[in-house]
Amino acid sequence: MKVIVTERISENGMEYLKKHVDVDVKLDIPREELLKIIKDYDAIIVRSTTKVDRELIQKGERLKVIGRAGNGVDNIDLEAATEKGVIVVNTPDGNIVAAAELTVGLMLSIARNIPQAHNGCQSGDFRRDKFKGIELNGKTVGIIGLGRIGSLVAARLASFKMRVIAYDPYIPDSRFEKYGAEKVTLSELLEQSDFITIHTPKTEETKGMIGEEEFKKVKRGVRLVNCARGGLIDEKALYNAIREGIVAAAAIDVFEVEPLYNTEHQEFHNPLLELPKVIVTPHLGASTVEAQNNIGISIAKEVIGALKGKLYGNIVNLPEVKSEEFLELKSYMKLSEAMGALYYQINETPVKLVEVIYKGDISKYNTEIVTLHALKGLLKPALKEGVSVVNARLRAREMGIETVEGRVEEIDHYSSLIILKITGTNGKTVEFAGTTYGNEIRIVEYMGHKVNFEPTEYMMFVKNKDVPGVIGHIGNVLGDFGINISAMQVSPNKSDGTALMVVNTDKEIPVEAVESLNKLNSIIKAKAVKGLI
Ligand SMILES: NC(=O)C1=CN([C@@H]2O[C@H](COP(=O)(O)OP(=O)(O)OC[C@H]3O[C@@H](n4cnc5c(N)ncnc54)[C@H](O)[C@@H]3O)[C@@H](O)[C@H]2O)C=CC1
Ligand SMILES: O=C(O)CCC(=O)C(=O)O
Repeated sequence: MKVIVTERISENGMEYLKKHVDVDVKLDIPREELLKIIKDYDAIIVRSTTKVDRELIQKGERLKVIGRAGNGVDNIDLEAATEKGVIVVNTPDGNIVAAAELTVGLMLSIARNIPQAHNGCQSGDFRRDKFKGIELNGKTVGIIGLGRIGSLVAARLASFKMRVIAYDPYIPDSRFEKYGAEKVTLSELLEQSDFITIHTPKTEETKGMIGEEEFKKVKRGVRLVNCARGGLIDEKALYNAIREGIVAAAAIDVFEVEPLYNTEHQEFHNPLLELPKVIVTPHLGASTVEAQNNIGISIAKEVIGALKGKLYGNIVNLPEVKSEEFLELKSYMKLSEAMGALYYQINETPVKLVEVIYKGDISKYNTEIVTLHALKGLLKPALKEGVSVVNARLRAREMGIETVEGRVEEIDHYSSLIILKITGTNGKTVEFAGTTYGNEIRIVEYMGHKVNFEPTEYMMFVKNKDVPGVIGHIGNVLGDFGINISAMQVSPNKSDGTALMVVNTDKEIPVEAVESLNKLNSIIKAKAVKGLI
């Protein structure tokens, strides 16, 4: 496995990577060059500068994992990654304290003109009259986005005896209460705040969310901090608001256009730099020894884990599954994938509906990941390597397949059961059900037959007349092809005189063997199946 690292991560992270995979570090790699070589890598690790866009992802023929050493994933095209089945991992918690502390530092800096005063002293001017500031004590701070960082900022600013108000339409009231923040609308926040700090991700909705219109609503003399993402505060509108005296000061760590981190000689230009009331830092929010150590090792572990098929942790484009939950669900994932993989090997009708019903104990879990495995199994015969759990739902939707999950707590006989109902475009529904015993998986219902078999790599399903001698015929034919039967089960259907025979073998069953069996009078239909697990 080969991993390319395009932005600096900590030594401990690098050491971990090198222990597990081949690593190439290309810190100053020009984009054109990266586009050429990305095909050779299984994973790429970036910070916030490398643009992992659709073009790069598509050229990554072997690409399985994109690691974002940090928090925001706005430099990664998640849609393109998901479509291609590439897992995106990040380290959302590693730098939140660092970003929250920088926010508070910047807020104090613009309250007390610290950078400007420092510059004055350094140029020999010790006068303090022009640097008279204001106190945080008793002022109102408006926090936009009360997530991981916003809430840390709220807690810290409360200790400065500030009144904390917050706008975040996506969180429950309990979160406002927990962090001692008054819940307000965006307009109320703009109208009441002496300081505003923004901590949202950059999305279509949040881009420019403080712009010309919002500056019409703010208190004259408001001070702003943006330590989240460039462009959340529209830079042109901010420039004008400062020139017009609406905004007294601003501290900006992140910009609409940022130069590459790694290049030695970089030029940073931005009209905001002309304004003495604006102080800036070079996207420094995550740059502490502690944060970088946390992030370096975490991203290395996340990427290696994802490359090895670990589907929990900080995966951005998969449902959140906790590690304990993952272990509980692991055999169910295997089971649902095996049941899904059966369909197209024994049916030709295209699918229009997949229903996954969880009964018993399993119905209490977040089973989305199990459903994704059922879809992956179903689509694999059609899409081969083009489907993974990451893009299975999307691929199914594109193929016109609707997916429905159901849950029922009551259950007989088993502690948990997964029922997979697949309805074809002809309206006919095929049903499988399965359960687990510890790590072992068992299919207990196969298209109306009560069975109890372990899905294995090579199998055959035979519908036959329930007459003597059939087992012997099957054994003889497979024996002629040098194939050993490792397990066999018969499920008779008394009402129509047929039986289902489930055969597990040690090798792939060749087409010719299946054809020979299908010529026998006693056999209605034999189908070989492979790759269920
Ligand atoms: N300057 C730097 O070096 C760093 C910057 N960041 C950035 O900080 C930002 C916040 O990070 P986290 O707190 O970890 O994110 P988070 O995901 O924990 O919290 C974001 C919050 O914003 C809220 N939100 C989303 N859309 C909103 C809207 N339209 N209006 C109001 N609230 C909205 C969400 O509900 C959520 O509570 C991100 O943009 C991240 O990329 C993070 C680390 C370092
Ligand atoms: O890698 C960095 O230093 C940027 C950190 C950042 O912006 C983030 O984690 O969202």
